[in-house]
Amino acid sequence: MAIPNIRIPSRQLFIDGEWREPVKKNRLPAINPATEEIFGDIPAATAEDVDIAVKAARRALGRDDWGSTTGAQRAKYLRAIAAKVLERRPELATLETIDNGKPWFEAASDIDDVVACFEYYADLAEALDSKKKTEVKLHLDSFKTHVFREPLGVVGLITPWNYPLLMTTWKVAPALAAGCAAILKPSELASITSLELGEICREVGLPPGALNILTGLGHEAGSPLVSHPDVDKIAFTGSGPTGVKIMTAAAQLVKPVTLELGGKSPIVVFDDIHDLDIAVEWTLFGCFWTNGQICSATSRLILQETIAPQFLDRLLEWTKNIKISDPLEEDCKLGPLISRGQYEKVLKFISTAKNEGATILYGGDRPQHLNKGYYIQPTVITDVDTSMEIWKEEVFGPVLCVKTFKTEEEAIALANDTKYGLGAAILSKDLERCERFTKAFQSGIVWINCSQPCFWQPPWGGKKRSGFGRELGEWSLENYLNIKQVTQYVSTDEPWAFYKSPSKL
Ligand SMILES: NC(=O)C1=CN([C@@H]2O[C@H](COP(=O)(O)OP(=O)(O)OC[C@H]3O[C@@H](n4cnc5c(N)ncnc54)[C@H](O)[C@@H]3O)[C@@H](O)[C@H]2O)C=CC1
Ligand SMILES: C[N+](C)(C)CCCC(=O)O
Ligand code: NA
Repeated sequence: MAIPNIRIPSRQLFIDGEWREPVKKNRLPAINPATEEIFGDIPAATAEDVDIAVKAARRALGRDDWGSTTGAQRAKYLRAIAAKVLERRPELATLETIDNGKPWFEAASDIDDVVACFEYYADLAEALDSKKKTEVKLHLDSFKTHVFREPLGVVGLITPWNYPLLMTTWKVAPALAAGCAAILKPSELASITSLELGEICREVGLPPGALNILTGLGHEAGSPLVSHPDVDKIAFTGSGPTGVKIMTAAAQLVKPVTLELGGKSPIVVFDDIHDLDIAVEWTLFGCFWTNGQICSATSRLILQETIAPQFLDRLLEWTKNIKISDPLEEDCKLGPLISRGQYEKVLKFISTAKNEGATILYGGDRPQHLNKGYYIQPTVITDVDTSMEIWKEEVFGPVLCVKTFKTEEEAIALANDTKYGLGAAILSKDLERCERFTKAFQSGIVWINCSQPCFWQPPWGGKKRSGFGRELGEWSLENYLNIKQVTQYVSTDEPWAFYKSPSKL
């Protein structure tokens, strides 16, 4: 497919169904990480705008055109959004690539997932109508109890830059399906496509205030959203330190949060893999996809000693073959990192690993043929010790560290030797062994004979310091629903007879 030339839209904040200039009128540059050039700008919201958006969201919940909708009515909006996103697929993919730096074909496949996700939550919104009120059987006849599943209220959705429109959709689609009114705060490093979602919502006639989009800085726009007393819940995906700040602030108001934070996921490779090349490719994809900027990246390769030399030889051959280029080039497989800050951070991780005694087996630098843009070669690090930073900390870049093992016990111990617990992968022909690992892995996601594929129907989320709560599937809908117990006394002719009745006159 030809990559289209497109116009860069200039937007305001999306509040109450309209484009609205930020109260303080500030804007932030949008930077293309492949060229380091400013290609546009985004509005920068502050606490004043958050307050206006929260009020608009609250009004939407109080109005019939949003607050009294059935799931089936909301499904129509979600399907209309999906159709518009699909219509604009090539353009949205291009905007995503220019803003984020991921290869165009990855961006286009993200957009396909966005479409599927909106359609999937349209189905779940419809299904919700029959589950809205369910009876709970009691042991007494004098009472009847029902459980209502109703929208939780006004929700704040704070998202990262690695899958800009997709991470937005993971939160917006279920929130709207559930009937909440939402305020989205995308990452300041890649907000362009999330703002286009505002235009799409306007075009499909989503009732004003049902979705509000506030771009801006974390501390200026995200933080006031978290601590706003009229926001009922925060769903967050991003870094651990920001997750801690959000949970701390939300705790002051006893506000529920779901947190999808970082990871340092393992991929355990045994010598009985089905095929060397297939295993090598999954290992690379597990760590280098999306330029290595995935929270679930399997960035610790735990390799059985018996095949280590031949596996690593082949892995290097495959790695050398990865095309690093401008992400708009058609067969690009690795683009730049998101920002100068991230580029410097990843290079620092590599130099610290070197200083701590690890070996940079491949990569570790800017590719010679690209002198502009935040590019870093796919990097493979060996001679890694479990005390090293590179083994322990999330890099969020194309950096794979390798450790070998002899026994299964050793492999399990190494796999779980992390404060994180998002994903874990095992490659082996022996399915009983895969089952033992599935049980032993301290993670929310397990991949057997693959790494990273993600579908919208199963749950997604982690344990340990990777956070808690689950997104995607029907689990995500639960995040945005209030479970209300309603108990009715039906023996209305009979006194309750707890107190002594005063004598009748
Ligand atoms: N696990 C993941 O999915 C991600 C992990 N990261 C990691 O985090 C590091 C830092 O990247 P950032 O973009 O700064 O991530 P971040 O976690 O700070 O940003 C994520 C979102 O939170 C917002 N935010 C920041 N501070 C906030 C606050 N105090 N209150 C409310 N919202 C706030 C940001 O504006 C953005 O929308 C990266 O180097 C990477 O290692 C980054 C993005 C995604
Ligand atoms: C599943 N995937 C790779 C599309 C996104 C994972 C979420 C994240 O990295 O923040
Ligand atoms: Na950008």
